[in-house]
Amino acid sequence: MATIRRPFVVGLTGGIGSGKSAAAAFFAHQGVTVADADLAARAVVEPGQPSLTAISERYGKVVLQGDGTLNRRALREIIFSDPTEKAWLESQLHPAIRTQLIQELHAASSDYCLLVSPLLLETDQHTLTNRILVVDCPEEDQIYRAMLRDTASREQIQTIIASQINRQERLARADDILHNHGSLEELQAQVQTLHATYTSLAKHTAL
Ligand SMILES: CC(C)(COP(=O)(O)OP(=O)(O)OC[C@H]1O[C@@H](n2cnc3c(N)ncnc32)[C@H](O)[C@@H]1O)[C@@H](O)C(=O)NCCC(=O)NCCS
Ligand SMILES: Nc1ncnc2c1ncn2[C@@H]1O[C@H](COP(=O)(O)OP(=O)(O)OP(=O)(O)O)[C@@H](O)[C@H]1O
Repeated sequence: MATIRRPFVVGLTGGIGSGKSAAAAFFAHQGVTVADADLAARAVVEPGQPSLTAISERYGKVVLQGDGTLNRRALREIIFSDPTEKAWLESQLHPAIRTQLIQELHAASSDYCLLVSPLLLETDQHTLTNRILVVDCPEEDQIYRAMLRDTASREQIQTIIASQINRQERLARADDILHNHGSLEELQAQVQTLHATYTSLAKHTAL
């Protein structure tokens, strides 16, 4: 009988703009399989997916672009200004995101794999992991980086930060921490050290 391989999973989380994607890219460079919740969240709202139909039925054409794809900026404005709508969207998307992540983790080929998610601790996604890695930086860095990347206002980024688990609580749940207050080179060096640790842990952990 075929056995289902259970991978050793490191959950990587952090607030908006903290450096999850940057850190994940360094792990990927070491050959680590990465399952990314933000990418899964995009896949489940591709044209033709039931979630996109549900979203457009609820909000109308304003959330669609001319080519039928999701207008992400418009949906962001709606959900981060109304907690009821945010809860509705999450109830639509999170089960499908979880299913997609599980599929990706089971297809992993590396010694261990990474589950990257901004909402790892806020949702049940952390139950898919063996260890929690938090990427951390001061809130001012998060705001600056996210404003530059998303061309969003300071107020909108602050609202998103306030909707996520707070920094102290997140850090208290970490097994390991990446300190991302310095340069990308400093982040990469920390990733290399942890990569050696996780490779060894994965080999010596019975799952
Ligand atoms: C609202 C949407 C369309 C905005 O899209 P946009 O391209 O502007 O942002 P993107 O998806 O790249 O997310 C950027 C960051 O916003 C934050 N964020 C996104 N969704 C949420 C949420 N539900 N709660 C708190 N923070 C969130 C995260 O830090 C995330 O990394 C999109 O974020 C979305 O569909 N969110 C709901 C799905 C979800 O919860 N995704 C998070 C991964 S589980
Ligand atoms: N140490 C750093 N020095 C300079 N720029 C950085 C550093 N870390 C991250 N950045 C940049 O800041 C921006 C946000 O980083 P990144 O996208 O990795 O954050 P994230 O945690 O994945 O954010 P989100 O939750 O919004 O997806 C990116 O443009 C990234 O290149």
